[in-house]
Amino acid sequence: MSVHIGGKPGDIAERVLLPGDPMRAKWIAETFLEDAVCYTEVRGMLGFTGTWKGQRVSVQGSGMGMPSASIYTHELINEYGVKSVIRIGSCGALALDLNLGDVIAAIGSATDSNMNRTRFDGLVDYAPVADFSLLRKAVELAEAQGTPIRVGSVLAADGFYTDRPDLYDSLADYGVLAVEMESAAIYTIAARYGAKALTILTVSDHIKRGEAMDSAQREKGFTNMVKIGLDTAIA
Ligand SMILES: O=P(O)(O)O[C@H]1O[C@H](CO)[C@@H](O)[C@H]1O
Ligand SMILES: O=c1cc[nH]c(=O)[nH]1
Repeated sequence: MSVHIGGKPGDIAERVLLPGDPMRAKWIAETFLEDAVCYTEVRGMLGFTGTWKGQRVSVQGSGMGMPSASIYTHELINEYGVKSVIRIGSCGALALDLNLGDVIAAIGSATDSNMNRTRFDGLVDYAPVADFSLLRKAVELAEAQGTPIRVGSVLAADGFYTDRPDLYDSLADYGVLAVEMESAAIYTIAARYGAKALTILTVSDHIKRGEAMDSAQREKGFTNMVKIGLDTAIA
């Protein structure tokens, strides 16, 4: 057991899908994995291990925001020997040519978080990036599945609600596709401890257009993302 995960050593696969929502972890385990076993219920942040296409995969809720995602990423890598983490999350689109249900792979993650400013004494703006081998596999597998995937940068924001929509406009001007809340921390911690990380997102909301998914679109869009994530994890 680690401080925040109830599994024993060996209970967790070397490849882990990391949705923010623990109920999404449960849905993935029940819908996609064979022989899924729940290894942790600590704090209700559910984690499961099963098989996908005959290979062992885990799916672990990481919570909302970078402090929470940092804890799970750190413990998975350092206490359970996890080698690759693939975040599968929802996001709010900024780019006008993105639509609800579209799938994004985050090649890089800008952030308004202070976590890396603290790490580097405010002297360096560290650039959190995806592992290229995972990113390349995800793009290839998405194309093989017939799911268009948009590769670009995202904003990992500390807040879900913002008083500064003007900053989102500026970021969109610089090519930032969408906003979510964890990728920068996951990329940074994976890099620090020698693991691979990727973030795949489904557009659940359009921030500029004020649109939000209905439940049917949410399910279909998330299914495509989860299959890309699982196939990438075992590739
Ligand atoms: O759907 P998940 O993975 O939780 O991701 C997004 O949704 C949450 C906000 O609603 C934040 O965690 C954000 O990053
Ligand atoms: O607008 C959104 C939608 C999902 N997740 C976010 O962080 N923001």
